Amino acid sequence: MSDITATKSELRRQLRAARRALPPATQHQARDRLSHTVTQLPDWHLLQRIGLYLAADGEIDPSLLAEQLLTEGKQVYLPVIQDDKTLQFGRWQGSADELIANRYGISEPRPESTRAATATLDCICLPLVAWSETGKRLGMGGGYYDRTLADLSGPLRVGLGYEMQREDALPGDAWDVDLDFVATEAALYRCRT
Ligand SMILES: Nc1nc2c(c(=O)[nH]1)N(C=O)[C@@H](CNc1ccc(C(=O)N[C@@H](CCC(=O)O)C(=O)O)cc1)CN2
Ligand SMILES: Nc1ncnc2c1ncn2[C@@H]1O[C@H](COP(=O)(O)OP(=O)(O)OP(=O)(O)O)[C@@H](O)[C@H]1O
Repeated sequence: MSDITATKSELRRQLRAARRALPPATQHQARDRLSHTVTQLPDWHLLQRIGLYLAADGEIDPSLLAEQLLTEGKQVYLPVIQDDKTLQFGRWQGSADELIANRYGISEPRPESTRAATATLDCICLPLVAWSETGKRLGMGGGYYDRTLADLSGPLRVGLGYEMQREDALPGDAWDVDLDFVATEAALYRCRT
């Protein structure tokens, strides 16, 4: 195992435990505030096709945001894991019937759901374990988002996370994709590289 891989694993272990330990009231308040900070993205009202995720493992919860987008008539897509460890994005219209649990126990759109070519999404909101103001992201370790977004310049990449997940510096590998913005419960950050 490389030093970077070992450092990433240790950081993942600590921060995953820390976010799972947040009191439910804190998590709910963050969920409510997140829908304000994300909508401060430039030209937010012009974004029509948006990739979100369903919160797992203590992740900051974009469900209120999803509700808002669906009410406004926008298209919401969720990640569907593939055998080659990439993601497809499946349309979600807000009902549990459209979903089925994947091998990690995370609900995702059923196989028959409409898929969007990833490059045609206007914005992808990425779950994360840790983030930095320079736009570095540490994920759950599957490399799904990194593989899917490598060589793809279209969709705006917006990490969603708690303030407590911010790190001054993150161990980086060459394949890690950088974030354009990070939205937390407190603010929207434009990442400079
Ligand atoms: N909410 C959410 N959905 C998502 C992601 C995510 O990070 N968050 N993903 C982002 O990529 C993909 C799923 N990636 C995941 C990668 C690792 C684990 C995980 O818990 N791994 C276990 C090992 C379990 C096993 O291998 O069976 C672990 O680390 O303990 C979960 C999801 C697609 N959907
Ligand atoms: N573009 C890529 N091509 C091939 N392999 C990749 C690519 N990106 C990542 N990987 C592989 O995926 C594995 C996990 O990468 P990493 O630890 O950076 O995941 P992560 O960003 O935390 O996960 P995720 O994106 O799923 O949230 C690494 O072993 C790496 O070799």
